[in-house]
Amino acid sequence: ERRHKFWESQPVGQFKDLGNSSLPEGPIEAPTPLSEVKQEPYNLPNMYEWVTCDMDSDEMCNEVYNLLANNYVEDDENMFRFNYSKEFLRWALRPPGYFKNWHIGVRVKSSKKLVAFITGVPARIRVRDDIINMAEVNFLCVHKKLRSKRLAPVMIKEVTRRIHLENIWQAAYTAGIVIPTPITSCQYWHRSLNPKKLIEVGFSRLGARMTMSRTIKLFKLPESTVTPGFRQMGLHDVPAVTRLVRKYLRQFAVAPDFNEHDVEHWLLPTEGVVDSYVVESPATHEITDFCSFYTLPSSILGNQNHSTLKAAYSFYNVFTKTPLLQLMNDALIVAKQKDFDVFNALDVMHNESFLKELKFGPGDGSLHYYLYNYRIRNALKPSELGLVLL
Ligand SMILES: COc1cc([C@H]2SCC(=O)N2Cc2ccccc2)c(Br)cc1O
Repeated sequence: ERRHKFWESQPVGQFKDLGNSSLPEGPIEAPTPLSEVKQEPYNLPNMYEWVTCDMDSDEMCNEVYNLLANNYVEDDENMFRFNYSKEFLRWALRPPGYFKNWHIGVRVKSSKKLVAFITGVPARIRVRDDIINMAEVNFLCVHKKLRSKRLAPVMIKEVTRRIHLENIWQAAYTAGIVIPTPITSCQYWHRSLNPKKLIEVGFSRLGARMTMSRTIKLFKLPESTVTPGFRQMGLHDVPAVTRLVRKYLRQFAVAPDFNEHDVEHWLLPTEGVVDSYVVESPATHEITDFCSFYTLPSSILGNQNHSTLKAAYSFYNVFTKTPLLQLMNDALIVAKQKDFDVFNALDVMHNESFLKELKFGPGDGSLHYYLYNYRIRNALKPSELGLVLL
């Protein structure tokens, strides 16, 4: 049926092809000769115009921040909305080799008001044994008052066109909804760090036969980390962390192909945006383990006493000597030290091995991963996925 009018017209795995094992794994369409790629932008409805959002500009970055803060993803009960910070957006959108004109806005011609946004950033991603130059497409946002005007399809076509102009033919993206066709579907898990606040804002509920003080005690963590040699990552750790992360990610079917420049951008601590820690063996001084999480607060919609939920999201974690359970417990301890209210993790990579034991509870959100113009024959298990998108 025509449920997915737009996506059935795109080079993505189609639901009708599921189980058709005669279709080869790999690109669905060959690259178009650059001269045949549409040179001019797609047409928008009359009263709107395209704008390139220069994230270096404080004014433009403010406009993008405000559009997302008021109109981006909410949970099913409209109790929370992602509140990406300006520093986070600058970090997320300016990795090595980024293209300014992949940061695409839509303005109302008359008022110049920014009413929609979509972005791409370049990323080298390995799919099984293929390393592919891809775009990671993210932050698709249409103002609440302009929904179901079919703006999203034209914005997706425009970012795709600009990506094609850079001779890139594959993309990776996620969504909280099912569209053709997920390569895997993950679940969010949440570890309470400030259970009192999580109950007050309605995210968590007091367990049966549980008092508040019993609940606070249940989630209490040690004041300091337990792993000898556990410390914040520094610039001088980039070569060792790159070697460690590259080796570790090889075990997953889909994972980023990080080089030292990527590690310096994505995994070195950036105040208020991403935190990362290494375990340096006190005896040998080698870097044996790594953990990281990014900072993504949520606005709390309609609560008298709290306006923001401070959330940490598990990013990339590598263990070779320290048990992952202990490494992640240290991550929880430093997140609590930094006053986060909740620590979130997907059930990707080896995360399932610690979620229940470290008192994570399953969330209500699923996160579906997608590849554009690349067929994976059988969907992956979340544990085969080594890619965390922001
Ligand atoms: C409400 O349950 C969940 C909501 C979200 C998303 S939707 C909009 C938002 O802000 N979230 C971040 C958040 C908000 C509240 C707690 C934890 C994370 C996720 Br991702 C997984 C959940 O299970």
